[in-house]
Amino acid sequence: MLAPIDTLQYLKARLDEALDRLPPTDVEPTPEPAPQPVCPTDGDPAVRPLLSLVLALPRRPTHAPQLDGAQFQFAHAQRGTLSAGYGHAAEWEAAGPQRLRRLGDIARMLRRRWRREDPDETGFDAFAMLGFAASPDAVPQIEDHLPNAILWVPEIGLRSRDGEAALVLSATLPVARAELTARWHAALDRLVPQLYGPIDGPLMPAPLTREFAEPNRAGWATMVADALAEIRRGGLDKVVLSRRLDISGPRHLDVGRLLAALGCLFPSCQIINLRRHGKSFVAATPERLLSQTVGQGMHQGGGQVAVDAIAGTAPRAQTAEDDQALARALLHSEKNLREHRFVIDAIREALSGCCDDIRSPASPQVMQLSNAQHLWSPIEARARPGSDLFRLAERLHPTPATNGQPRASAQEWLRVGEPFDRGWYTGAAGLIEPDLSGELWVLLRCARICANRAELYAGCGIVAGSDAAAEWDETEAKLTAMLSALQYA
Ligand SMILES: C=C(O[C@H]1C=CC=C(C(=O)O)[C@@H]1O)C(=O)O
Repeated sequence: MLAPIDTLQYLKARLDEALDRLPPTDVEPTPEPAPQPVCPTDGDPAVRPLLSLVLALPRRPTHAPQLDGAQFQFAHAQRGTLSAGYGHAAEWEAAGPQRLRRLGDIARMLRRRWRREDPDETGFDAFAMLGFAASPDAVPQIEDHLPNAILWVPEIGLRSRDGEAALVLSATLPVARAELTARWHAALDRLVPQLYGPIDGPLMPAPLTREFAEPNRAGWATMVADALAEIRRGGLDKVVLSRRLDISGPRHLDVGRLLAALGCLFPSCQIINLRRHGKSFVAATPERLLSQTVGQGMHQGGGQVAVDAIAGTAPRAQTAEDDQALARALLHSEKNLREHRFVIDAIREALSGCCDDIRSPASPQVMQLSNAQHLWSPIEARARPGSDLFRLAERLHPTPATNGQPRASAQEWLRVGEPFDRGWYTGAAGLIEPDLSGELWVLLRCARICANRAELYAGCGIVAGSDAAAEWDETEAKLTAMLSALQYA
């Protein structure tokens, strides 16, 4: 087995060898012809050609290290998948109602200009991160670390699945060979020695102080009563109200330790970290907005689509018998099934414009997490050609699991009635493959973290029959997901 320093030397030699075999990188390559007409873009999105080089890692890394600078991470313990990105090869930001259309246009152009080389035949491909805030109109605060929406190709990516792992080095072209070699050697120097270190174990749990809550309990009761009144008037069928909780701890909150703790506590969730400008947005989410897998030879979308409908929640109990009783009650709760049905119907409706063969189970199953159990219906469909991840996401987001029904009325209700801007809470993030398929996760059970402070968010669906006190308790249970892990950070 290679020691980390040998691994670094091995990868650098492998990189040099691969670069020697590449055609010149300092001339503008001719883009591949478009298989179909490219969608019109508004203005010049400045999509320069990209080169990505995949290098097999001789050993699977123990974790995605936390380095200085911008980075993202998606880890799923039960699936055994880990993807991370460090630095920027290219990135594009967008905001406003057309944000996903604009980033999709860019990705479609990029697809024809993205040269990927996999000399080790790893089977891994290059990737980009797509993420966006809850609302297309949210204007990020000056000090905020995330823009409204972003498509981000990292300079160095890490991908690991099925016991195999690879690095993906990316750069825009043209670039002089000597400069490219120097840049990628420096990227390997930064990352590789950290890949095989021990994972920081948890520290003693530290007490967290609740600094600020919005709304407070009385404000919550008023918000729920107002929502129920609007539901009675017929303006809404469902609306998802949320809370913000600010906490501080006695020590700097270490994001590496936090991610490790979340991975242990929530092995069936996607553990996400989006870090820019020294701040992290961390989530441990059970909810996939969508995944799209495209078979070989399929152009411009198509393929299989999977969406999670998750809504309707019960607590966990101390004993297995009580837990099962709660799960059974959840499966037969008229109010929770109704809350869940709105989500299924809206997803089916959204998919019907771009998919065929839409299949949802006759009744939901229960998804158990360590802090709550949810009604869950996995929905599947076949995407029509031309329906790529951007177009699907645009139709699906936000579902009534995080917004409400009807969509526009719920959005307007929340814009006026919610006392804070959600930022990226209930937005989505995930990985995009160069063929524009990929997977996006709804940003739930999350926190913005800076130094020893964190802002947490949690919400729950309000329908006719909801009870303000029970819904408050449900948000407390949802906040527990992050609070319990933060103690160990
Ligand atoms: C809005 C949240 O949860 C959603 C997802 C699952 C179950 C939910 C519920 O039962 O209310 C919510 O719709 C949140 O965790 O902040």
